[in-house]
Amino acid sequence: MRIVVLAGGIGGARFLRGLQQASPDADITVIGNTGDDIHLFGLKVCPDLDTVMYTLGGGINEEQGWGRTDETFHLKEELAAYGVGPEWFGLGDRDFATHIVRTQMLSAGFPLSAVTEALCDRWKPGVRLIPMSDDRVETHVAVTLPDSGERKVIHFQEYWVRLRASVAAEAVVPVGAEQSKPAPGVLEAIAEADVILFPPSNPVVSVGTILAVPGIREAIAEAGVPVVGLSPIVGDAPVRGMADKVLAAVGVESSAAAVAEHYGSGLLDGWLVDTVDASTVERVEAAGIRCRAVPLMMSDLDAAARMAAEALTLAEEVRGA
Ligand SMILES: O=c1nc2n(C[C@H](O)[C@H](O)[C@H](O)CO)c3cc(O)ccc3cc-2c(=O)[nH]1
Repeated sequence: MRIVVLAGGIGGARFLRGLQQASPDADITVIGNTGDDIHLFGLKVCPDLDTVMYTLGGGINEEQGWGRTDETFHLKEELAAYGVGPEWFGLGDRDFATHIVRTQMLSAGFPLSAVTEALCDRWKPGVRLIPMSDDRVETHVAVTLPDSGERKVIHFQEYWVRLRASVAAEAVVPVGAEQSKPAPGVLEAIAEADVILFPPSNPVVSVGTILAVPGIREAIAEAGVPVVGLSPIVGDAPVRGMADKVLAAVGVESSAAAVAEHYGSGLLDGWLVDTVDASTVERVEAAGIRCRAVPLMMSDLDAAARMAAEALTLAEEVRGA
């Protein structure tokens, strides 16, 4: 079975690990969000691609969910001693090596998709990981700073990591998305898929950014195969992260049903909500999306595998309908 997954960072990566356990023989292509990418210290950092690559390749810091295991921060400390920041973004020594190799290859003229493939040669994630686009797309967030009252547009990582989403996101803009093209292999993977899955990743800044690349949303809608998603919202709060902050920016309430409606029946065929949200199944089905309530807390690998298995079961139900 050929499965295409649109993935953000931690939630997407942990779901993928469950999917590999639930369906060990599946041929999985991951279309990774690159809207979180940031240029720091002259290097290109791709947090979501790296989170998927390290998680599936056994190199992730399990507690944090991002960055490398056994990490040290000597380089960051030395840079700080020169007054070179930002200090708020935790790049470790081992992680730096990935960004150096990536930046070197990009400077030599390789596209990000080829660079990602080369990095995956080391990590062997067991999936084909493709960035959504080889073109530069960077998510920015419009905020009003509480101290100065100044309205500013800042990089997503500054909003997420430095400000911890503590101020309202007034707008979320995937800068460059309109002019971007899907990376080689993205549209082909979608066209050849048997099932397309949206993991419990952020619907605005992860899956939403991938869908903002012209051609990807249309290809999924026209693929003619079941498209099934899992709610990242359980009981009106994000399972992890601060998805509610960015949902508000696009006028979507923080609930499992509202996120399904946001994707819409033109895109989604099936939607899984947590058992605590069982009362919303009817509302989702009224929107033309087949819905089931199952446990959606990815507390460990087995729980993630059960979620993935439920998503595949719902996909088969949709196919047979
Ligand atoms: O909360 C944090 N998240 C960090 N993240 C995670 C990242 O900011 C976000 O969780 C994702 O971009 C959202 O998917 C990193 C990811 C990387 O690949 C590399 C470095 C970082 C650094 C931080 C950090 O300092 N603090």
